[in-house]
Amino acid sequence: MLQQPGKARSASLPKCLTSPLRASVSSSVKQLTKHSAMTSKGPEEEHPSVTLFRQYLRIRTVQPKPDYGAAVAFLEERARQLGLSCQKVEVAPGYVVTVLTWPGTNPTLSSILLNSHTDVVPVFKEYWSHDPFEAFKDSEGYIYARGAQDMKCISIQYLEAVRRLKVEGHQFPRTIHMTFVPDEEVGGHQGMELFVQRPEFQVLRAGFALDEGLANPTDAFTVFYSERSPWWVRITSTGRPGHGSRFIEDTAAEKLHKVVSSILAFREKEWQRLQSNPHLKEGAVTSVNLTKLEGGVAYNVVPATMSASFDFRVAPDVDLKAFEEQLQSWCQAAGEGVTFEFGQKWTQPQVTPTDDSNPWWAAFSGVCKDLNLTLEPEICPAATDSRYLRAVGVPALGFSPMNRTPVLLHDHDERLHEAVFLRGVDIYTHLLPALASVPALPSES
Ligand SMILES: CSCC[C@H](NC=O)C(=O)O
Ligand SMILES: [Zn+2]
Ligand SMILES: [Zn+2]
Repeated sequence: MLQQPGKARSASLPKCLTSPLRASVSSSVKQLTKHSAMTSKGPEEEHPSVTLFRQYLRIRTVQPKPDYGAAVAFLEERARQLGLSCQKVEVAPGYVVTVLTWPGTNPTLSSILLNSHTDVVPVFKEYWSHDPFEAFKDSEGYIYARGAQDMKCISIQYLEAVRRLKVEGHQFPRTIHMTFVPDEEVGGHQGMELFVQRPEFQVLRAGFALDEGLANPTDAFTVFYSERSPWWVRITSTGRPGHGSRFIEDTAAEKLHKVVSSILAFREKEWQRLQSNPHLKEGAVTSVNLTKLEGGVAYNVVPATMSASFDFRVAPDVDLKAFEEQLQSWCQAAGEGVTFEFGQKWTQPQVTPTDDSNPWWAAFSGVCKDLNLTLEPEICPAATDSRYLRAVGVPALGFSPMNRTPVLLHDHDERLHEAVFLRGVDIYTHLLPALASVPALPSES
């Protein structure tokens, strides 16, 4: 289970601050301490980046009816304030990708793409300690809001890191594009999936991308170099109907039960494989959950059709053709009239190399090393827009700079401490110069 609100607070923030960042963040932490001791906590005492973050959190871009218009307007205003160009690409009616661009000094080089999605998942309001769209900040500095971790924090961190670097007068060889995309939380089919196929995307000439990762409750930072493929599978079983009082043979339920058993046995096998090997992380094995059961009309009517839906997350090293054959044979073994269909089927898993043969990784991990940040490279258990970027040949890393933070995305009381948020701005302020200064690759010279 995820950490409870009270427990998370025990991760006292100042301790998490390390190395060169300590100096720059310590002022905000000192401010924090000061704030806690004071009765007045007016917005004038808050770090302006935190204020901006809270403003963005208040925009209700919540599925299934996100207010994308308000988010785009907010981003346009940021572009204006930062002196950046702002392009709006409507990839589907009402679905706008907003691109803010900071041009580099060498236009022959490929660009850095900083991606974030603008939508957030729904809430169960009654389980929250504070209104999830108020961006309430408690006396300790925790900001409660849907999107606090996933991933409005990162959108603002990108913007604020760029602002700082611009104010300091920096310029880098590579262009930095910030893309703000809709629809990720429901699969990105009206967002990044379409955007990567557009001419406006080709023109960006993305050489490398950063996208979302996950918080890490320890001192370390998680970084994703690949992800599992979502396969949503609905198994439909058909059989003989009749009166509920009879011993009917070859029923839909009986055959569906067999397939469900086969799949849950496979689940158990993967779970054991994960449990028994400490070197394996969750993303390295295939997971599956039974998420829906449908069918039946009355207690005493044996139905002719029943179905079961599964959310498979297939590890990137799995032979997908063989896996589909396995699904087929589970259905066949259950008897006649058992079929399956896909609600989602990703078939192009890609891996971004995490060794120094990859200059992007070398730059990224080099900065983290300099900052004394411990990285835990993993395969993302869930699906993000990185899969669309990697599939069109853009190496991507999934990184949310939140350590000592419980994983609360999609959960009640999603929150982030303001000092962790501010430290994230610092981290990007170090990462961007390095990434945007990666020398010309062999393919670029
Ligand atoms: C597979 S499309 C849905 C994408 C979604 N992404 C974030 O939670 C996920 O369920 O992983
Ligand atoms: Zn997300
Ligand atoms: Zn999400």
